[in-house]
Amino acid sequence: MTLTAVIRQNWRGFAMDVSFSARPGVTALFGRSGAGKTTVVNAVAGLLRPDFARITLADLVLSDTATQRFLPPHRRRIGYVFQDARLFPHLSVRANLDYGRRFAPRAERPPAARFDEVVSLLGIAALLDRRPGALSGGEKQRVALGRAILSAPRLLLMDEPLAALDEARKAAILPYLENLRALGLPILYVSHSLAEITRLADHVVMLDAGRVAAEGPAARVLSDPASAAALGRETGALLIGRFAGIVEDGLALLDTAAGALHVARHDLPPDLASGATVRLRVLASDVMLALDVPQGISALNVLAGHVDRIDTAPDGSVLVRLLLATGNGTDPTNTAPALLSRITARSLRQMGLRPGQPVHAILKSVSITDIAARPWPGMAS
Ligand SMILES: Nc1ncnc2c1ncn2[C@@H]1O[C@H](COP(=O)(O)OP(=O)(O)OP(=O)(O)O)[C@@H](O)[C@H]1O
Repeated sequence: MTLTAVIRQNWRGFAMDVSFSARPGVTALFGRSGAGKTTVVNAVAGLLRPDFARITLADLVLSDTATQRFLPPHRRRIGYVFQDARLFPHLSVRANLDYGRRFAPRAERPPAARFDEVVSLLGIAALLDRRPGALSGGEKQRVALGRAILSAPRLLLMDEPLAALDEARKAAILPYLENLRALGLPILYVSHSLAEITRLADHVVMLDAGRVAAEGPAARVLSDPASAAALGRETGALLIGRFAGIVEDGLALLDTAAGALHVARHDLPPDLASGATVRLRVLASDVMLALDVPQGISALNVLAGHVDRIDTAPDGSVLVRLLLATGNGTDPTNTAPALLSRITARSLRQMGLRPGQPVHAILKSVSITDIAARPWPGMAS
């Protein structure tokens, strides 16, 4: 099941023209405030009839301005989870969940056993008889997730589902969101938190001023110089690898397709199993370049590669994209591992960098702190 969307909308001072698709798994819709995320969500949900739209979910036409077809929101088979849980305050948790189930078409209504399964998946069995007013923010969001799943949706639409939660509650609910991947549905996940995207996204659609700045597998999009317009100082790359264990002096060893990396142990979950998939965001401003293998430096990670392309970032600095020589490690995405390095125009001149040139990337262990671990091995992207 795949969502495809072509949406054009003109408002005074804002023109949207986007085209993207979302396959089963988590597709993150990412962009700065005002980039157009809510406009896309509303068009997919059927809350907005854009100037032009062709939106389909597998064989189901949701909106098609060319043929004047427009499925009303309640017939779109979309499960929603918003920033605020929007539960019915006068109904118990059980009745809220049942409401989702009754919403499903009769032929596809989940059996009672499915109810128990979802309740256990989300850890909400103890809450069933309570009213939403007696739940914490994180508990409400889990119930809202359950209600969405039990409506037998063909698509899950999550609009900043964690934005209203504090860090501790976010951390508690993220594993449940990861588990949703097992449903095999497309999940459109709207967020402007790069940490959430790093952790959850299989695919990323990066929006910038109403346009798709970049789209594709998370590792590729988050390492694309075109993302600099949306990411600014957070521009960097996503590397994927596996946790290989703790070495004698206490550093954690990660096995990535670009070679072994050492990072500080405290930046990883304490109970991480060997072989767990790990994703690292490496900021472009944390990557130094050298033409030769550097000697006598404190940085522990030196990765060999070559210059792929050189761009000027919106702030005038230079972004060098490197493709790294692949080592023994495996990257489940099969995306060539890449890094971005932000340097000055003077360094570019002095080093005489040009595409194809072999270089070494230098990463300090202590600067790699944006690490997300999935506790199971081998998950795609
Ligand atoms: N009904 C409307 N009429 C006119 N302009 C609108 C309307 N809805 C949204 N816009 C404009 O469209 C642009 C995109 O808005 P949208 O809410 O889609 O952005 P967003 O990426 O979701 O932002 P945020 O992260 O702040 O929620 C903004 O410039 C907004 O002012």
